[in-house]
Amino acid sequence: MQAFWIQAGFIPRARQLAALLGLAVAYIAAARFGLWLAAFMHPSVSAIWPASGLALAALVLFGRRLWPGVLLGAFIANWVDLDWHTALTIGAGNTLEAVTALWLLNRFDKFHSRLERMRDVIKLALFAAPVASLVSAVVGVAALVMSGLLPAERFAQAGWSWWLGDIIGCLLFAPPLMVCYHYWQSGKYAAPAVEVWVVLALMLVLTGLPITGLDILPGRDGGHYQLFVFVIWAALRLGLPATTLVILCAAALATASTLMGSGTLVHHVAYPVLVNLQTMLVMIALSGLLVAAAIAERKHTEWQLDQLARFDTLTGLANRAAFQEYLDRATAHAQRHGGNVALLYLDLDHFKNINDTLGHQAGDELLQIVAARIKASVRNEDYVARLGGDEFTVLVIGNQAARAAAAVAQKILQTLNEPVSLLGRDYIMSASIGISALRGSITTTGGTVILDDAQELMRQADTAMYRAKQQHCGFLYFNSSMNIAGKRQLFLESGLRRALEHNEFELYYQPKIHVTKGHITGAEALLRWRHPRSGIIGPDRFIADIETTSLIEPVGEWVLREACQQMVAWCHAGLAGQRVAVNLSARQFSQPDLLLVVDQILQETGLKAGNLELEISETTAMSDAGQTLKILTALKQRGVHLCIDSFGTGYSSLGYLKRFPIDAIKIDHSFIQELGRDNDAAAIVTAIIQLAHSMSIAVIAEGVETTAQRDFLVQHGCDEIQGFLYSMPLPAEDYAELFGQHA
Ligand SMILES: Nc1nc2c(ncn2[C@@H]2O[C@@H]3COP(=O)(O)O[C@H]4[C@@H](O)[C@H](n5cnc6c(=O)[nH]c(N)nc65)O[C@@H]4COP(=O)(O)O[C@H]3[C@H]2O)c(=O)[nH]1
Repeated sequence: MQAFWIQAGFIPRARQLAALLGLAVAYIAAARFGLWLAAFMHPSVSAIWPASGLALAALVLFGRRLWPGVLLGAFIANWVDLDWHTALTIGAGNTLEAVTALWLLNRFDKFHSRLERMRDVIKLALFAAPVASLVSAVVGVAALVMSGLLPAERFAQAGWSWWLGDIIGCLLFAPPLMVCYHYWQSGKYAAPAVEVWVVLALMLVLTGLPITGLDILPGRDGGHYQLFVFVIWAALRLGLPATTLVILCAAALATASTLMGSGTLVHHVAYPVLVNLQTMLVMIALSGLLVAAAIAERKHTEWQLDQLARFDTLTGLANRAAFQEYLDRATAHAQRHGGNVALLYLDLDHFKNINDTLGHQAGDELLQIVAARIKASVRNEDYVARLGGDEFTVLVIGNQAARAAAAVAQKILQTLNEPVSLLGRDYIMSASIGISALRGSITTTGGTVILDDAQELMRQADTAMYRAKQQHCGFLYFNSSMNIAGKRQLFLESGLRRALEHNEFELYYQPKIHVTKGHITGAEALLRWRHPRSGIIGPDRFIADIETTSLIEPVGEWVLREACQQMVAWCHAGLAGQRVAVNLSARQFSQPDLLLVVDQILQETGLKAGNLELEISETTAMSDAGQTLKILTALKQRGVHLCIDSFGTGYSSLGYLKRFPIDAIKIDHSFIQELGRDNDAAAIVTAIIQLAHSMSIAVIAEGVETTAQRDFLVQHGCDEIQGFLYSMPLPAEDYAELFGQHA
């Protein structure tokens, strides 16, 4: 039934009608109160007009569409004393006043009715209220003069009084209505503090002194300057809602004592005293609101700075500094009072690829999604932070923290595995989490390490995360054996970084021989590290480590550039007619700017694309065959020779193999070395050669060490051979010499 009323639009309409009528009733009450309190010169001119503030607040808070309520209320309130057409004209002026004030408030930028900014108070007090009140004053006094109810010569005085009365209404009554409405809406409503009551009581006592005969303060002339002290006190200390109420009370006291001092209503007060009082009321409101807004603005700026200093702007989570502080406190507490603290250190897998491929905006969006998912999968009392980049931490505190951490890690990993939609496509994310736990000193038993500080907890979680990433196992708890491996890794990484900076890398070249013609077709460039103390180190000992760091990109680029430069140098030296083959690691191959790097190096070195061969392993090629097809096609378009390395060790899709624009496949040395020992190996090698040839792909055999192996390969039609039988990988000069001999 209710659905019908809603569908038919009756309920919203009924609500709006009720709001209009409510506003009209409130307007009548406020208007009659104003006329009773401060009618001046004529029963329809009031020196204090609360109704203008009420109408303005209603329109600001609930929208312009409530203007008929103002018109209705203003008309009825005036109709009591006036004929209907004068009442309607005055009502129209009152309505125009409210609508104009609203329009002016939002004229240059949006008006914030919380009045927490100086510019909103200035807009209200010095712009919208005075201009809009002028409209009402001119229309209203003109209506009275034209209906013969007010002598024309009193137009100016009545108009002035009306104008100030309406401004007072806007400044005294609209602010408490608007500010208290927001305060109430925020749900943070609290009973007034004792200090508010103290201010109000002191104000009452001091303003009341003249009544008790102790006329030590000026007041009868409308100048109750002592009230400013209380208003400014409230503005400085009590917040906006209380300040607006203190302003209202101060105004009430000033008005009451002025009127009561005169012993009668306002039309018995002398005009200068009345104007004095009106000016005083405006000044009380203005000063209180401005100071309170200035304080609110400063607090807001401080809050923003605090937010910036403590929170990560992208995700809204605590930042590194805030986390560090919290961790320090949590570990100190656990050490002193016992209890467990578990730290989860999370790093997204391959985040850089997303960032590089889809752009930083998509990367930021992903980080926001990840932050929200982590937050949703932990309890409220767990502390989540973003340390920077794609690194997040979660701190779990409590007696079961160490054990609970595994469940938390599992939950986070599960939620991260849900597809993420970025730029219209779904992606699956994964992460690695390292966990370190601190058992407080009181509960510590049996070999539990008591950590010196939070720093150590962080370091351990980081190490565990690193290991989890290497082992692709989701999450791992820290254990002391990781320290050794971690140190080794750290040592290796810094060594590799230094190697790159100090030119400690070298390339060796191993020739590939054409099986039937016997000449060298080219060389495979193989990386060596000339360590200052350990001598030459082969890639098997460091290439996998490089792959797990960002070093693979600069090192890979160095190899490519060096090999191309060398080949150009050989060509210039007359050692032409050959290709140089460079290995691309999986990470290099998935680099979005690979094509750019290849183009750049070919251009820089001047090597023809046809003299360059790129080798990617079968496993890399098949890990994302669709993507591989695109990259290989682009490389082929440039004329680069392409070879699938270590063939037979992965799982090739024949469909894709046929579509890949490759020139050669290289049979893995493990099969070659089994030739003559294992019939299966022979069968596999024969099958690979036949398969490749059926697709017009050349076959290279690597790791050929014996003549028997060579003979088998020759017999089965293998195209090229590489191995110790012909030559070990050689330094560039030795290779050049060898090439010269075979030319
Ligand atoms: N037992 C035996 N081994 C032979 C024989 N002939 C050649 N080899 C070795 O077999 C490896 C051939 O390179 P790979 O399969 O691409 O395997 C390479 C390649 O995957 C990687 N690698 C080397 N240089 C680079 C590089 O610059 N970038 C990348 N991403 N990987 C590289 O390291 C792997 C190992 O390289 P190396 O130690 O230089 O080892 C080389 C070479 O010395 C032989 O007759 N018997």
